[in-house]
Amino acid sequence: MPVLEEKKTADHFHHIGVLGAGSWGTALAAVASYKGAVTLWGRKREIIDAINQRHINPDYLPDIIIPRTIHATDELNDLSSASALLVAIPAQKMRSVLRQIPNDSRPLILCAKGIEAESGLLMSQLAADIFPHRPIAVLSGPTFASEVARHLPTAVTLAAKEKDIRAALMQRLAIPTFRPYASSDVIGADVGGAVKNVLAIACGVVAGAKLGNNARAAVISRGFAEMNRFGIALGAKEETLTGLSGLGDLVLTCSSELSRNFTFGKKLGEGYSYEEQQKKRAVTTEGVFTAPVLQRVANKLKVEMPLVSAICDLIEGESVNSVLERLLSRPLKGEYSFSV
Ligand SMILES: NC(=O)c1ccc[n+]([C@@H]2O[C@H](COP(=O)([O-])OP(=O)(O)OC[C@H]3O[C@@H](n4cnc5c(N)ncnc54)[C@H](O)[C@@H]3O)[C@@H](O)[C@H]2O)c1
Ligand SMILES: O=P(O)(O)OC[C@H](O)CO
Repeated sequence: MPVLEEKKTADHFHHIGVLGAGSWGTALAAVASYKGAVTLWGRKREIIDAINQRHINPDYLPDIIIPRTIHATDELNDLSSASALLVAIPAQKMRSVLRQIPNDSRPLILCAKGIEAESGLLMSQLAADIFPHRPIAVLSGPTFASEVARHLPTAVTLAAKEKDIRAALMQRLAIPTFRPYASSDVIGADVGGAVKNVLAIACGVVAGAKLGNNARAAVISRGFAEMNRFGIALGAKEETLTGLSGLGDLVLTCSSELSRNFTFGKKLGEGYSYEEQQKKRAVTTEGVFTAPVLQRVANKLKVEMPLVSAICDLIEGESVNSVLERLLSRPLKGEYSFSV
């Protein structure tokens, strides 16, 4: 007898688990609590208590009132009755957290933006490495957590290979101010989020070193060409890279001081070294960790990413003037595949 696959519906995902009680995990929990139950897991007891008792997250979103229906916990076992898991853990910590959750068939919706430094894997590749048979989705797009948590409107890409899971998750997570668009291109959605963080550092450098508005637009445009080349080499679709998770998020992060990556770059451009900033910064700045591994993977794929390399050089301590001179004195070339 053929086994009938159960068709997933939004109701099936009534109870959502969220891993990571930082700014993005908390904002996503607020979104997911609109239509159903949410359990939010974090590792810091004082934050868990503050969310459950005072309905605030004092360290990460201090000005936001968190919906009372959200239950926070520091016990991973408390996520056992959730039917899908949103994962909002920094990329470099993703593997250690995924290794602690059971290997079952509940979909993972990956919400981190980065590449694992050691393996060179995108988040969806890393998750598939640990759970080869599990449905993996990527949620990515222009989403400052502080705006999402205040229910200011935005739209995101929700990418998953399995059509019924994708459709059900979209219905479950869509609220009047948070509009997911479906895609099957998991790699494309992953690439956009990871690469835009590095390019946002570049735009921050432009602002900090006062290189002008023209320079910023040129970095966004040429940076997008790099994102495109890298994505295509990994099998991403061009339409995903020009969508919310690619160009959409690139434009957002390259033009706002709300971005931690942009702000880090701005300080670099003002002359504060990586080391000086590390002493003071407690916030997650994914592009700093993604830049060198992105450069490594791109070199392996023979994909040219001069702006990404420039950011690596700046992080290693080279001056803005010297990096800029090298970038601008490269041989003249055609735009995209056009040959001079
Ligand atoms: N904040 C945003 O606006 C936003 C929006 C979209 C995507 N993202 C992405 O979401 C991911 C998480 O970023 P964030 O903004 O929430 O960072 P954050 O700095 O606000 O919070 C990070 C959270 O991860 C937890 N954490 C760190 N190491 C951990 C470990 N080993 N085990 C368990 N928990 C650990 C911290 O305790 C904290 O709760 C990043 O990849 C980021 O690019 C962030
Ligand atoms: O603060 P950033 O630079 O990590 O950006 C946050 C989000 O990724 C914006 O979409």
